[in-house]
Amino acid sequence: MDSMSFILFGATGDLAKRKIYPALYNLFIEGKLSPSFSVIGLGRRELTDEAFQNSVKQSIHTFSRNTPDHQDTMTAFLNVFRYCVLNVNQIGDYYKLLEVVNQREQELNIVENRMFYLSVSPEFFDVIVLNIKESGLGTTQGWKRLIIEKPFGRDLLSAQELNENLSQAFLEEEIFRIDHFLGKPMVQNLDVIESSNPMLQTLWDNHQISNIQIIADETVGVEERAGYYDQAGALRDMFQNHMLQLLMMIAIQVSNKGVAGDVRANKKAIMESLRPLQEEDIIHNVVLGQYIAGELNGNPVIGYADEQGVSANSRIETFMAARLWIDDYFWNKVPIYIRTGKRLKEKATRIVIEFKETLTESKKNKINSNKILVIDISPNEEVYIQINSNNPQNHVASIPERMNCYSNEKNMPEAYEKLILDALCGDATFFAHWDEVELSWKWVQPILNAIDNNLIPLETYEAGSYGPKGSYQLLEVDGHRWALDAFDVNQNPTTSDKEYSYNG
Ligand SMILES: NC(=O)C1=CN([C@@H]2O[C@H](COP(=O)(O)OP(=O)(O)OC[C@H]3O[C@@H](n4cnc5c(N)ncnc54)[C@H](OP(=O)(O)O)[C@@H]3O)[C@@H](O)[C@H]2O)C=CC1
Ligand SMILES: O=C1O[C@H](COP(=O)(O)O)[C@@H](O)[C@H](O)[C@H]1O
Repeated sequence: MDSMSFILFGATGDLAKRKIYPALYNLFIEGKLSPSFSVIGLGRRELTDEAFQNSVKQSIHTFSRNTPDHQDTMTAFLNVFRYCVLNVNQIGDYYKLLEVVNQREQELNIVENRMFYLSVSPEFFDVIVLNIKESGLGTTQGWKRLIIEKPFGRDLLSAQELNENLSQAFLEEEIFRIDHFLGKPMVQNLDVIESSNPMLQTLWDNHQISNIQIIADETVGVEERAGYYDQAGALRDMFQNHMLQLLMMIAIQVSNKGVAGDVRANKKAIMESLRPLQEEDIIHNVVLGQYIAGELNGNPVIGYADEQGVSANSRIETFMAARLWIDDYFWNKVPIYIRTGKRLKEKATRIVIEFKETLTESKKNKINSNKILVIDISPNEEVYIQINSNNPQNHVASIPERMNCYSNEKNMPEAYEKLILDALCGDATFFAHWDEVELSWKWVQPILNAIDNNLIPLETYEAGSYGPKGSYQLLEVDGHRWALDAFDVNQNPTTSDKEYSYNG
């Protein structure tokens, strides 16, 4: 890896403490950082280098998956950190920063390779990039790169404007748009899972696949982020970015395009083939919900509208489900169902591939499909096939069993660790390219318009359930159902249809 200056805007913020410093620390102890690595943290508050280093140390102790064995290791790690006061709106502060960066580059005798990481509110992206250019920070003898956090715009137009502004100072190949779902080990390993398991390859066949389900259920509510979330909702917070990225990743993998090398071009092709939603179709293909009071893990939970910081008559969706079609030769007859929501029954990010029913027996027994391939992305990391076998107690009904194909080790690198390392090495494979981002907003924009025009009902669902009724109906009209809901493989699969459908 090249030596470089890592210039971190928002160094005193939540993301830096919870994700970025622990990631850097783990890369450091694994010897993956350059020996001449320099971090310059930025924020408005006045901090000495020592106070800043102490806060970094604190965050490692609180959030890192590895904690320090030796004081010397920690001291060496902290030694790379310097702090500089900077208000993003003050051009004078950027000139002072340039002096600090130059001084460190000379001390360490390193090339002017500069990584700018914007871990600040998106409202500052434009001004920061402009000032990086104005101040000369972006004029380097080496390379320059920009890492930015989500959200990337709040609709198609604002995303296009933001991209236009970024491109005044950075080339597309210099911009690394973080989507942390792309850094999850299971997502990064999809191609390995496929290529190292011949049995799975035989199943990746569009004649056999009935439907795909992409799920990111969360048990948490809005936590401390009501101010942001009540403006964003599930569509902007999760669907436009993480969920569509998962869709692209699984679609290229299963159709075997993932192995062709150019992941970005293949992802773009998927987005270009995504069937656009016409206004009259939206209501039949999109379900929105907001949670009301309920119970989670035996504890009462308040409704969204009662959360602190949420407006009492908020119409923001905390749940979204949708049916999508990819109009290419491989996927054209396979519906893809996506759902994500807050305060649902369990935390699970997963992709389920359901295969066509061939055994009339299983239909007769009214049991859940016996043929699903589950890719559990988080918090579990596992790939398994669910098959049916005889129930040893009565020899009549079948019970679903798991055949485990792949299960990750514990203490795997976190998403941020993998993504930061990739960006430091200049590998943009697992970052969101502008083409994908723009195409995602293009697909989502008619839904945003329909929401603005009150064309989509906002259903309610109880906290602790699997979401609103409409989410089940979305699949039922196609003869499908959410494959794993209320159907624990360890339980007797005799749940009635009614319970299955709507009971959390
Ligand atoms: N936290 C999370 O889990 C996630 C966050 N993100 C994204 O990461 C980014 C950062 O989020 P987060 O860390 O939570 O935000 P915080 O509010 O915790 O931190 C904001 C940071 O910005 C700095 N800042 C604010 N105003 C200015 C200013 N005028 N000039 C200079 N610095 C300023 C603050 O420093 P100071 O007060 O010292 O000026 C602070 O370091 C956002 O884009 C967010 O959407 C994305 C995914 C998850
Ligand atoms: O980006 C976001 O992701 C988290 C869910 O991420 P996970 O890694 O915990 O599954 C979500 O809670 C948050 O609202 C969203 O902004």
